[in-house]
Amino acid sequence: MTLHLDDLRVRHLGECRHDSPLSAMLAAKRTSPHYVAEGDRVLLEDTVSMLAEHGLPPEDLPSFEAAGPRRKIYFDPAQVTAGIVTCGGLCPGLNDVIRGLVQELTVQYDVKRIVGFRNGLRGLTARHRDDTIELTPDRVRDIHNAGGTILGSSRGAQDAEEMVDSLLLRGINVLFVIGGDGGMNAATNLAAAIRARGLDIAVIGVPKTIDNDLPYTDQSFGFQSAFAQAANFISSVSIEAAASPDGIGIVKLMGRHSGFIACYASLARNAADIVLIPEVPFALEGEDGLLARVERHVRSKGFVVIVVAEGAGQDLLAERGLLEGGATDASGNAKLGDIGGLLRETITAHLTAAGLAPTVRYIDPSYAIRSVTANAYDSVYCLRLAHAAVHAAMAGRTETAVVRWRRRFVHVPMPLIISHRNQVDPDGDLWMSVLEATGHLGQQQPLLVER
Ligand SMILES: Nc1ncnc2c1ncn2[C@@H]1O[C@H](COP(=O)(O)OP(=O)(O)O)[C@@H](O)[C@H]1O
Ligand SMILES: O=P(O)(O)OC[C@H]1O[C@](O)(COP(=O)(O)O)[C@@H](O)[C@@H]1O
Ligand SMILES: [Mg+2]
Repeated sequence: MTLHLDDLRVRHLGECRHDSPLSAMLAAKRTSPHYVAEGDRVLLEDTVSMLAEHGLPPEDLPSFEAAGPRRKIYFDPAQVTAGIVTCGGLCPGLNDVIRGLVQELTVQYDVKRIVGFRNGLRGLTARHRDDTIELTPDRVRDIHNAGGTILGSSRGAQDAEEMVDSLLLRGINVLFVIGGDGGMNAATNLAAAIRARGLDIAVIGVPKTIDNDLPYTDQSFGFQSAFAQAANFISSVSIEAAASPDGIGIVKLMGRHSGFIACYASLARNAADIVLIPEVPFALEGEDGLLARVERHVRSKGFVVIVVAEGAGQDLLAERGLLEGGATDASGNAKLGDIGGLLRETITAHLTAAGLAPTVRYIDPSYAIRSVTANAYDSVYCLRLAHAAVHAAMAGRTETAVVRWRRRFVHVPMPLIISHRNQVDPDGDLWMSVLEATGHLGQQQPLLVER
């Protein structure tokens, strides 16, 4: 999809007429290698060839509005009641973002009232809208020391008009939605319903995904903490497999449609022999198939370590009638078949038939990787995203997500965040690194199946 400058402009509620409490600090600031001034923009693309292809002057190249404080803001902070909601699957750092929002709103902007909606967007329905948490600096002081979200989260559909009614009834004029593709979809619909009613309510998204599969954002917050935890399970399984005759270590990791966790966790330990992700189909049978490859590893090295993303090989499950076609969860997300179970069974059967005596060590850490606290790096990232989100809201941006893009914090129109899914590119350098690390580079890629 080719994007133009106009596709990247974010919506404003109106002219910024109020002096920001940060205006004095901003007065002398200009763009530098470490700061992007409020009037400046950040390029979408970053290679000479991609930029040259546009044949446009720099100011017309596709670019994002820089995030950060503005000298003039839209809302009078004294009149603001903010709302915060966390939706979808858990992710390390949710509490850090909540804490950062509350601290920035109260300390820098002196906002007096912040309402936390409970259990995701369900908290914005008529039934639950009054059961909220008053968020104060005291209430959030220590919440980053725990994983999960103090607000709770949920999946499942809600009516946009009903949610707008809730915002009106609770006097919310700035809503922060921390969520994934589903949450950003819902927030986009909510913002559209607000616009259709001509209301003065800002909706700002902080994109969240453990799978790192939202586009127009560098690695998503919490991802680093999650894959670090996943890497520990790879180490455990490697130790077990290496200590067993004909040892087979298998770790199944989250990643419904994108194999980023599997790739990064594998690279972090560099102990995997085979990495299987949804983006790269593979065959079980045949000389170049997975089973033959596993057998070769076991015969030559004595054991094998396989990291598999949960969304990999779903076609193989479907072929065997092990997939409930079209099944979805309450939010409409695809329900997957158990690729880990299929690998365990077929590898055991194949090696046994080949005269080996496999010992299989299978770990499915599942929720254990996303319920951890954010590491120090992610905590900093979450705090800075929260600061950017508050500045965006106070400056009257709406239907806007705050993200880090090429190491700068920028504003992205929310619909772009849900325009497609970020996936591991089989022709890209991340997958190349995985092939290098697993010793597959330079060989014909044996796990790739022509389709
Ligand atoms: N296409 C959609 N349109 C509107 N709302 C959606 C859509 N997909 C999901 N939602 C809502 O957003 C919330 C979070 O979505 P979900 O997919 O569970 O998690 P995530 O935000 O992590 O992707 C749920 O309450 C869900 O009903
Ligand atoms: O069991 P749940 O809560 O539906 O969550 C499981 C799924 O959510 C995911 O973590 C994706 O969610 P996010 O990208 O929104 O964080 C998948 O990897 C995983 O299969
Ligand atoms: Mg999602």
